[in-house]
Amino acid sequence: MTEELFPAEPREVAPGAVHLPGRLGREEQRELLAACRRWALPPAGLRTVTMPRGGRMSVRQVCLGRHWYPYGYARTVVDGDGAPVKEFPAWLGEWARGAVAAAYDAHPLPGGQPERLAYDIALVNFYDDRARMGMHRDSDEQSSAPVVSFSLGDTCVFRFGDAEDRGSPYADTELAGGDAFVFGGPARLAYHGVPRTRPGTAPAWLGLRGRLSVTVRQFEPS
Ligand SMILES: O=C(O)CCC(=O)C(=O)O
Ligand SMILES: [Fe+2]
Repeated sequence: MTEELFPAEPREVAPGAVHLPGRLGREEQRELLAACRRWALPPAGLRTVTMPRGGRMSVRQVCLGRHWYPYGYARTVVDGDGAPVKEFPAWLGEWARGAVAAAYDAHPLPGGQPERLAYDIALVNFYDDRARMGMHRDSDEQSSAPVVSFSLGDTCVFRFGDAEDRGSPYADTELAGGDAFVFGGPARLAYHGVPRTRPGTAPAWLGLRGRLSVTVRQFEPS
């Protein structure tokens, strides 16, 4: 599942936050990219998100399962073309559950492996060379299930703090294409963001210019 001769081991960035380098192999990365390209098409396709005070997010986004807008979830693209949100595919939930199991086998949570994970939503973010994402918490879900992100294309700097406040100490991790990152348990509501990507670092064989992230979440408690 990796480009390297010796795959890097899962690494705990903070309690409950685990980086899984090389989680997706080439075929899975190609498959996920092809799916992102289908999801990006209208209706309910890739859009620019406008924040309540009028600022625009520099990433472009498409949602699956439920539509995220600042700050809530809806069944339709309430701040866009109004179309019903695209379906969340079962296989993506399987991928997310697999990443959670791998992360917490390597770095157990105090309460053990999370049970009855029923992933049902995903946010796909497209980063061009200048896009970034400010520090924020993923707090619009009612479930405390771990969030799982999958990265494709350019490497990025992923900044991970704590749940206390936006300005707390943080750790920077380089997330490369094919990596996964799981944050649950004590890290579920930690502040995180993407201060920059590293343009031109996507592997040539993938055929993507820029970076995609697919963050998988569970909306309601199961
Ligand atoms: O692009 C990433 O890796 C992070 C995305 C993120 O934090 C989010 O979608 O809430
Ligand atoms: Fe987030």
